[in-house]
Amino acid sequence: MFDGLSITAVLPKSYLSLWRYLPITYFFKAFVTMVQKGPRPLVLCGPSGSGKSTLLKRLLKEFPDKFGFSVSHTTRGPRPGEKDGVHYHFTTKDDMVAAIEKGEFIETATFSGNMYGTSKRAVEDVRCTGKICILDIEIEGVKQIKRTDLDPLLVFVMPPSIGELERRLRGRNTEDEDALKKRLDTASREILYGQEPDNFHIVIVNDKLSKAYSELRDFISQNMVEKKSEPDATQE
Ligand SMILES: Nc1ncnc2c1ncn2[C@@H]1O[C@H](COP(=O)(O)OP(=O)(O)OP(=O)(O)O)[C@@H](O)[C@H]1O
Repeated sequence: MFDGLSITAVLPKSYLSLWRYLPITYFFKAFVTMVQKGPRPLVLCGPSGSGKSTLLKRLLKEFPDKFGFSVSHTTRGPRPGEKDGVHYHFTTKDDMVAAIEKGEFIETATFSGNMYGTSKRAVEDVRCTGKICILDIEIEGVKQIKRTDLDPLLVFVMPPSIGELERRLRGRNTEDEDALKKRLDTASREILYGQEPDNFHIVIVNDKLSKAYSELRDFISQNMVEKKSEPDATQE
């Protein structure tokens, strides 16, 4: 945004010796980075049907001013009721590949034959509002986001069992038999990754929804809420 060129371009010629303005451009860059950075993002990951969206909806409903949802891109078609730019940015494979090549994405993953991804812009949009950006992403995306400097809090949502996961996915009635089988196959591998030590900051088993939600809320309040400075006892 504020680079050396754009700033020197608006300065009088006599001031154009670059060395004088290096500290100014450095200060502006540091300031802009600080303003842009915002709070630490929150990543929700887990097998399809484990309850990420359900937990997320509750969180956004209870704290509408505190959290924002990063809107992902996908090449899959919209489900009934899904709106472009709200639930997902629906796009084509060609457009998405081109944007990835331009470095516009933080993470991408292919799942059940469709591409998904989080653009840098989507996270910045939420960060700019000062809200905690929530990311709902797949395991491959988690591996990629760990390599950025975003320093996210990583939450893995686990179903109580594969049998219960299947029951919930069938109950949701959004997948055909083929897609459902693919999701269940993938789920076993995801659960193994989710349970490995150090892959996530917390693993929440979504058995009873209210219990899982409380765990999530407690975890966030312990890790996200800024600590108030303690009074200095030595000055009394
Ligand atoms: N604790 C729970 N007990 C019973 N049903 C639940 C529970 N949590 C979620 N569900 C139900 O399970 C289904 C799957 O949940 P949800 O859509 O939130 O999963 P998801 O992880 O977001 O899936 P996807 O990744 O495919 O979007 C939904 O119909 C939801 O209402």
